[in-house]
Amino acid sequence: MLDQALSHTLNRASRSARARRAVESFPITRKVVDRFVPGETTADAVAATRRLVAGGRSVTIDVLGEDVLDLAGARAMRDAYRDLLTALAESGCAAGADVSLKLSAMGQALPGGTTIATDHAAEIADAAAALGCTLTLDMEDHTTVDSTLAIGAALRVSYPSVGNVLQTNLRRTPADIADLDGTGARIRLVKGAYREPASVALQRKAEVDHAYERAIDALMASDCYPMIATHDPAMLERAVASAVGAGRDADRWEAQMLYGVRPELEQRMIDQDVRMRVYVPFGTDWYGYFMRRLAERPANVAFFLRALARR
Ligand SMILES: Cc1cc2nc3c(=O)[nH]c(=O)nc-3n(C[C@H](O)[C@H](O)[C@H](O)COP(=O)(O)OP(=O)(O)OC[C@H]3O[C@@H](n4cnc5c(N)ncnc54)[C@H](O)[C@@H]3O)c2cc1C
Repeated sequence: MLDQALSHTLNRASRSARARRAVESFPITRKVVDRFVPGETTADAVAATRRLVAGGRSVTIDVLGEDVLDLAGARAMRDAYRDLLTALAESGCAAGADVSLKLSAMGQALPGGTTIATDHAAEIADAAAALGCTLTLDMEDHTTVDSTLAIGAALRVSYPSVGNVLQTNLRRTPADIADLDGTGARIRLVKGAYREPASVALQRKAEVDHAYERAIDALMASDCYPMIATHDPAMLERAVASAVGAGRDADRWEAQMLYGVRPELEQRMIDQDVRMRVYVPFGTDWYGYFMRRLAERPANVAFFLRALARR
């Protein structure tokens, strides 16, 4: 109950400019952020990629930043992704890498935003495909789902490896999986990081978990490429069993985890021959991402406060 209230407060704070200024101004914050964000520069992201690849993981890299307010901001984000892809290629790390992007950072919410975001994402998909990389469109709050799925489908006409994300807290997700079956799309399955109203989303954790299990089975039985993105060992066990049940070889699905959350569980999955991809966020605009990670697990707040108290 207390955890739920704290999580709600942190989710609200993730959208508050005042809370942002306060959190960013704690000198210690940076040290705690380092657990979840390996750095602010492209070079930091490439260095983290090298370390992860050497440890048997692949990566999906996210340039932090969401909700750009003007066209110049959206173009700057597109350019940051192109620079990232160039840096990955120059360091010999491009093959097999994925980039994750939020369409809100590409201009989706601006007037005429669907076209602007689609064009920017297409330019990135084009640069990625030329280097042997793939692109996944992160999913944001429920008001953006129709547009994000439609943009994913439009991009797949020219770039079939563009992936979408589905959130099992949303009531619509079983129908979305049924719609995507037959497209062969790469689909990342998550529980959902955004606080959503009961009209569109399951509210109880047990319901979201149950929906996640059913969605794993549905994706494994489909012709999509399932990317099971969770730190929940029970869900990962279900995925392993479901893949076997569906006759899927180990190279026809993967597990994904966020950088720094459960490296020991990543290793356990690798030891079981599961393909493991780590989501690596980097950049100066880490506030919203960091606060959502705290909200997911209020124990992380204790970790943050302990670090503050040790100063
Ligand atoms: C690769 C990846 C990409 C994602 N992309 C999206 C996206 O596009 N859109 C979206 O809405 N959500 C996204 N998410 C976030 C997701 O929706 C969940 O909010 C998040 O993964 C927590 O849920 P869980 O499945 O890990 O399970 P939970 O039931 O929340 O957690 C299971 C266990 O994992 C550990 N754990 C979970 N979170 C944390 C944490 N922050 N810190 C420390 N330990 C933790 C705890 O031990 C917890 O008991 C993504 C997650 C991953 C792994």
